[in-house]
Formats: sequence, C-alpha cells, structure tokens
Amino acid sequence: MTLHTLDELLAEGVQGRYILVRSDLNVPLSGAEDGKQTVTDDGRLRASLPVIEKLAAAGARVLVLAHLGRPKGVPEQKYSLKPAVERLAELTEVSVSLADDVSGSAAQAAAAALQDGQVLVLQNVRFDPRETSKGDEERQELAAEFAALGGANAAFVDDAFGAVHRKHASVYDLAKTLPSYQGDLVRTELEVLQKLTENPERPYVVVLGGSKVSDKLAVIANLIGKADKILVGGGMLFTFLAAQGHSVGASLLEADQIDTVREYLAKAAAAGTEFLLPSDVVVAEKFAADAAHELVAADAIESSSFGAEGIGLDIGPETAKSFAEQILAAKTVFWNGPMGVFEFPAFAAGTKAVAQALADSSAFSVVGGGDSAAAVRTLGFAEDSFGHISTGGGASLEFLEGKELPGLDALQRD
Ligand SMILES: Nc1ncnc2c1ncn2[C@@H]1O[C@H](COP(=O)(O)OP(=O)(O)O)[C@@H](O)[C@H]1O
Ligand SMILES: O=C(OP(=O)(O)O)[C@H](O)COP(=O)(O)O
Repeated sequence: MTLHTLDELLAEGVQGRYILVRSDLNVPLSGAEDGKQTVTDDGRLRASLPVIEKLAAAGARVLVLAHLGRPKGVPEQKYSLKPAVERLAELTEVSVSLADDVSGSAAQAAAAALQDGQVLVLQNVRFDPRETSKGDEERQELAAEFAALGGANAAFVDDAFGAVHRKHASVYDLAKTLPSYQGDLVRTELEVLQKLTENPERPYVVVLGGSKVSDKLAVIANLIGKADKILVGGGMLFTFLAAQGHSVGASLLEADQIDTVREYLAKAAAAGTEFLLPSDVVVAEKFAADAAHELVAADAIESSSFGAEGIGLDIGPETAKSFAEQILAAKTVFWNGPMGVFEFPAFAAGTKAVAQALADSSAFSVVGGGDSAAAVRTLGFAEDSFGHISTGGGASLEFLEGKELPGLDALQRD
C-alpha cells in the first residue's frame, strides 16, 4: 500500500481533468446576521490556497469540498460557505465560485460549466446528512455522487488536515472511491507533528482548552504517560473541577465524562504525567461580551454573586501566571483550545497570557486548531512567534495520540 502525493498527480497531468479537493474552509465568522457574516480569520483559507492554485495553474477543473460548522444535515444559511468562498476569491487570482447545493442539480450544472483552470466550491457538505452518517452505504452513496461530478477521469486530493480524523463521505469514502492523493498541507502538517511524537524534548507540556470537550477528553487518555504536564483551561476545565467534586454553576460541563476524568486523574500520577488545573476562574452572569463578571477561586465557582447561574468564561490571572511559568520551563509545547471565550475581549486575558508565554519561550511550540490559530492571530501575535501553527486541533490531537486517522488511512492504495 502506498500514499500518492499531489506532485505525482501533477506529473500524471491534470489538464482538462476534474480534480476533487477536500479542503478545510471551516473559518470563524463574525456574528452578523445570517448570510451577511464575514470571515474573522482567514488562516485556513490561505493555507488551502496553494494546492487549489497549483491544480488550477496546471489546467485542472477544481471541485472543492468543504464543511463549515456543524449543521445537522440540512441547509442553514448561517452555515453557508458563502462568506468563506467570497474571502477565498479575494485572496486569489483564480476564478472561484460557489455551487448552490452539495451534489444536486445546481452542483451538477455548475460543475458541467466549469472551465479548465477554474474552481468551483460545493456548498457545505454537512448540509447533506449522508456526509457524517454512521451508515457506510449512505456515505458511499454521497461519495459516488461527488465522484460523478468529476466524470471518468477524475481524481481526489485530500488537503483538509483539520478534518482527517473524521470518517465522513468527503474525507474517507471519496478517497476510497477515486484515485486519491495527499495534498501538500496534509503532508507538511504531518511532518511537523512527527517531531512531537518522536522523542519530544522534555519537559513536554500540553495545553488544552476550547469547547469541543467530549471530542478532546477522549484524546487525553493517550497523552497520559507521553506528556510531562497537561494544563487544562477553556471549556474543558469544568469537567475536571466537577471530577474533583466542585460545583461549576452553569459552565460548560460534560456530566457523563466526569467518571472518565476521575480515572485520568488517578492514572496520571502513576504514569508520570501531572495535570495542572486552574486555581481561579472568571465567572460571568451570562454568555455575552458585555456580561458582568467576577473573579473567584476555582473550587468556589458558585460563590460569585451569580450563584449557580454563573458561567466560567476564562481562567483567572493566578492560573494564567502559573500556566505561563510551566510553558516557559518547557522544551516542547503543544497547545489546542483557547483558555477562555477570547472572542469577547473581557474573557481573552487567559488565552493572551498563554500565547504570550509561548511567544516568549524558546521551546518548540505547536499551536493547533481553527479557533486557537485564529485566537493567536486576532490577539496580535506574529505567526513566527510559534514553531508551527497547525490548521487542525482535533486532528493534531488524534495524531499525537497515535490513532489511525480515517482520512489518512483511506489515502493508502495499491
Ligand atoms: N469557558 C468556556 N466556555 C465556553 N466556551 C469556551 C470556553 N473557553 C473557550 N471556549 C470556546 O472554545 C472555542 C474553541 O474551541 P475548539 O473548537 O475546541 O478549539 P480549536 O478550534 O482551537 O480546536 C472558542 O470559540 C472559545 O470561545
Ligand atoms: O475546526 C475543526 O477542527 P478543530 O476545531 O479541532 O480545529 C475542523 O474543521 C473539523 O471540524 P469538526 O470538529 O466539526 O469535524
């Protein structure tokens, strides 16, 4: 079994052929009215362009498949790829348009009208419930519809590093349906992440936060024993506090994961990994930019004047200082997930402190994840302040965990 690269595809020749490219265009949007949002961080679009442009320059008819957010299998204006595609078109000289549907008559007509060197992005693949279906046949059926858009001589390039951990139709099944190739973004991301799995210089510190708590809690099991320290902030921290028996008010909580987290805490010490949990938390009256907020001890979240209604939206300054010290003492750092709701300036301080510590440190650092990457850029940090800014958070974590990633697995062929 071999993995074929984009260069091999280009060497075969793509002039006049339909090349389907899975990209990760899942960018953060401004909260403006549905249909009128704008992209607040275009890092993933810029990271996706080189492969799209190489194919277009070589005369391919490029069909891009991508998701945005987590719609529930039906079209929803707020998850339209329109703002992302408009920004993509601004960033390139290549002609880029958006189909009105995923694989239906609009996509078919737009694909048929595509000229050599032009790019058509299909509408959010998650508007079709078959994209994320657990049923193999349903996903395969959608993948066959995607492949049919490209006709007899089509090929597939997976360049969506941020989604390689998803067993979805446009990631996994399509790669098994068409002759498939690995895109340059996926290749370079893997090369950098390999440095973290092959003998990372110690201390090796992993910083975890963000809001995709259930996805990421699963990954922690395999980091125990690999990382020296795991610093827990963001939406993740409340399940840890609850596992220690503390009340967390109305903060983000995965109640069904509390026992699992207890097991992690028990296992960690024996495996030589230390969990560092916050000692203070910023608690808000509601989830809003202008919400009243107070600083409280992490083990007394409900002691704020908001009582059990209070929502933890950032780590406090004492925690930020201690996390920064750990980062500055580390030789290798991997960070996924903002420490708080950094999109609201009142709750961005923890994320900023962690980013600053990474920027100041001489450790080899990787910042991974759509929102984490967006956070460091929107908070004003230069990209070269970090060893590597990865476009994938969950994907990086699952790779570090040593898991087989469906999107990569499916690219292996005879
Ligand atoms: N305490 C918190 N409560 C709710 N959401 C949080 C909290 N801390 C961080 N977040 C949110 O987490 C989101 C990013 O999470 P996630 O998608 O897991 O990260 P990434 O995209 O970097 O992998 C951000 O939009 C941020 O507002
Ligand atoms: O944003 C993404 O992942 P990330 O938040 O882990 O970086 C990817 O686009 C994957 O999205 P998903 O986690 O909804 O499958």
